[in-house]
Amino acid sequence: MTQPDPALRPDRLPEDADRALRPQVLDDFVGQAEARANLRIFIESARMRGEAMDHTLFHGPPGLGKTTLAQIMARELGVGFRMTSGPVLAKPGDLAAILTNLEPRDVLFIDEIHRLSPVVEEVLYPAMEDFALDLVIGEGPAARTVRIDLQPFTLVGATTRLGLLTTPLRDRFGIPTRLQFYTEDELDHIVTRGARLLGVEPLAEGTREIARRARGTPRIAGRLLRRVVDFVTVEGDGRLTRAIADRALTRMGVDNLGLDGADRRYMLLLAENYGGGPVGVETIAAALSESRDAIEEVIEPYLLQQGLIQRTPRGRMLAAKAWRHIGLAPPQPQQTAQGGLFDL
Ligand SMILES: Nc1ncnc2c1ncn2[C@@H]1O[C@H](COP(=O)(O)OP(=O)(O)OP(=O)(O)O)[C@@H](O)[C@H]1O
Ligand SMILES: [Mg+2]
Repeated sequence: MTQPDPALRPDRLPEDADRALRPQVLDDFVGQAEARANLRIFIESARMRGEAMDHTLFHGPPGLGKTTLAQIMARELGVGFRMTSGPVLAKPGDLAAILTNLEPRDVLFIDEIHRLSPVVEEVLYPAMEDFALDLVIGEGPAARTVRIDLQPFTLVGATTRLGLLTTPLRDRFGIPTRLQFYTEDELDHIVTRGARLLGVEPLAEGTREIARRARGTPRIAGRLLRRVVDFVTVEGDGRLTRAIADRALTRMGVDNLGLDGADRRYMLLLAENYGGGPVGVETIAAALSESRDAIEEVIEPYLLQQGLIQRTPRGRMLAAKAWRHIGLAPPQPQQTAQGGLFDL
């Protein structure tokens, strides 16, 4: 079985290839209109009051701009930006060291915050609530707790899995913000800007073709754009035309709905092996040799949003649109009454 091209998945590559395209200020950040409008107010208010902005949680599928927004927040607040991630913070001391080194009103960004270990998470509670650290000194009966004051700071958490956050942690974020998939128009805007940054002339039909097939995700739009720019450079005349975009995307295995090999394997599995479902996610993960996380975080959100699959209590089911897309006929409803269509 061929593995999908990793460049087409919205999950991160080791070195973030999107850097040149990453917007630096809120005005350059396209889409997420509601979140953006709210953030603008909260940032402005924190600036005017000279206070640390309230703790903010970004959640939503990979590649929609959580890290980008966190960086933009720090820049717009005019404060420092410190970045770490849940799995990196192994011991309470790791987090304590970062917290005690923050400057007043700094933004501390914790990526994959759902993967914090419980003992590290304990350190965060008083830090978020009272800007304080409770250190335990000594052991046994002689142990006592010493409280250390911290500078006021803004914690920005990011997660692709809101459901895995503990309630006490989730409740400590004053500004929970869900990021949505982008519309075609928004992605078109992003692709057009990116094309100019990469030195090709964006034609409306060309950028639209990329936008349509970017799975609602700016990170994917950026990656597709780079590959299309390669084709424009080698085979074209410096203009991003629809024909070149289509040729490049088709060559990369991205179909006209923007689905790639992994998406199609998922849908074919449900159709051919399970008559369209319902199938449990563990079964799907095992059959596709993918982790359950990858299925739930990367593949399914977009298929759900497109109405290609449904989640039911008994598992995943293929929707009529998916059957049409893969070119197979859905199973006929069971005819149980006598005289059914296929009774022989
Ligand atoms: N609104 C936007 N406008 C333009 N480009 C964007 C926008 N949002 C994201 N991008 C681009 O998409 C890339 C991925 O965004 P980002 O790294 O912020 O996603 P993320 O939500 O943090 O993903 P992950 O969950 O994998 O950490 C960025 O490098 C940037 O180039
Ligand atoms: Mg990120």
